[in-house]
Amino acid sequence: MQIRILYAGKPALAYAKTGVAEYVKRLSRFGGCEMIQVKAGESAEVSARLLERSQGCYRIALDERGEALTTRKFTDKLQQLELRGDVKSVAFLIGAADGHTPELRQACDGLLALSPFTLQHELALLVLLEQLYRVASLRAGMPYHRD
Ligand SMILES: C[S@@+](CC[C@H](N)C(=O)[O-])C[C@H]1O[C@@H](n2cnc3c(N)ncnc32)[C@H](O)[C@@H]1O
Repeated sequence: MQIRILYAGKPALAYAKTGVAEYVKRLSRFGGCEMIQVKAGESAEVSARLLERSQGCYRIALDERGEALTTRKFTDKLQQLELRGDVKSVAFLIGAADGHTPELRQACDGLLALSPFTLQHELALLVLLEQLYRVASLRAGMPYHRD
């Protein structure tokens, strides 16, 4: 199952650029993930671009209003999607400064919260990538995740 991550605008903050590059590299050992950058802008424009570039995918919007999962539950969720057979690609949609539109939230198959805090979007991207690496290493039986 392919993982696609969609986000608005190129990461500009130094720590985010370094962190994103690090986890994209780490994930490449596990089949990688497709990183798709859409043009930044107003909430409605960004939401439309995110929806357009995620057509045909099982869509999960990253949103503070979403479901909060433990890493193990997130691992189970991705595994269940993989087992379904009809899901070829899962797309994670990260909004810009003004967040997603209600229409985007409605169009998605799920909403995932990374924290009850509102995170800056580049930080949200980095946290998502770290969690995806954590899931991949857990599934590979590596000792990265401990609980
Ligand atoms: C600065 S936030 C937007 C905040 C906006 N006021 C809202 O109501 O969603 C930018 C993006 O980062 C992601 N994000 C921020 N905090 C998050 C969280 N706690 N959980 C999941 N995603 C988050 C979301 O994709 C959000 O659209």
